[in-house]
Amino acid sequence: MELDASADAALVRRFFDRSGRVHIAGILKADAAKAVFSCLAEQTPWQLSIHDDQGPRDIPARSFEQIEPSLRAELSRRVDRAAARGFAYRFSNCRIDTAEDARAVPLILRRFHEFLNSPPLLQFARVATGFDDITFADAQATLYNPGDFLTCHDDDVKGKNRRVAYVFNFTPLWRVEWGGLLAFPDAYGHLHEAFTPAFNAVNLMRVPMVHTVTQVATFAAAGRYSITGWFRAS
Ligand SMILES: O=C(O)CCC(=O)C(=O)O
Ligand SMILES: [Fe+2]
Repeated sequence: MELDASADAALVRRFFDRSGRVHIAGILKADAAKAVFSCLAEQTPWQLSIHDDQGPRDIPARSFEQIEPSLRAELSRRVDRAAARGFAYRFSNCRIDTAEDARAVPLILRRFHEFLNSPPLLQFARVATGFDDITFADAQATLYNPGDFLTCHDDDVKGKNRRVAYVFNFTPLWRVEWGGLLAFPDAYGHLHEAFTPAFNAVNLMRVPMVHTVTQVATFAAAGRYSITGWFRAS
């Protein structure tokens, strides 16, 4: 696993400093990006992760569509009710560093987590963002299918020392009208900026910063694949 030779941390910093966020295209060597994508699309054991008015919950199903219909209807009502009022989400994930059984995590995803925690990559993150105290990265793989979303939040959790959120994008085929946009509302509630899912790109954003993943359209014809987490201080 390696950064593309064109990745220039000092250049990224000039953009990051303006708004606290940046989208970097072509971040990994092409072969590495392809290998991660095929692992996400073909070998990753997904579970469903939801947050409703009762809090977060993992459900042993690959996606919302695969849950038994009466339970699905009940969960759908709960998640929608929570989302109408405040924080909620629904997407599939595969935890990497906090997996209950590390052996169930595909080797390529474990390698990716090691790569994120390697000295050159952590140095890239520090220089690109100016957060000199970044010492490690956590990680999970995520898959947003039609209907999935994550409402507005700012990533700030007391005691976790999250400095910068990252989202490595592994979505080869997408259209902006399929939703799944990583969107940043301004103080007036208008969208100030949004990043469309892409292939072999990374989004970085300062913590705290309000953002949302807009709901994936029912007609989206592909999955939105990412590896995401935070660069953190110890
Ligand atoms: O998937 C994304 O683009 C962002 C995910 C996110 O905001 C989060 O997991 O906290
Ligand atoms: Fe977030």
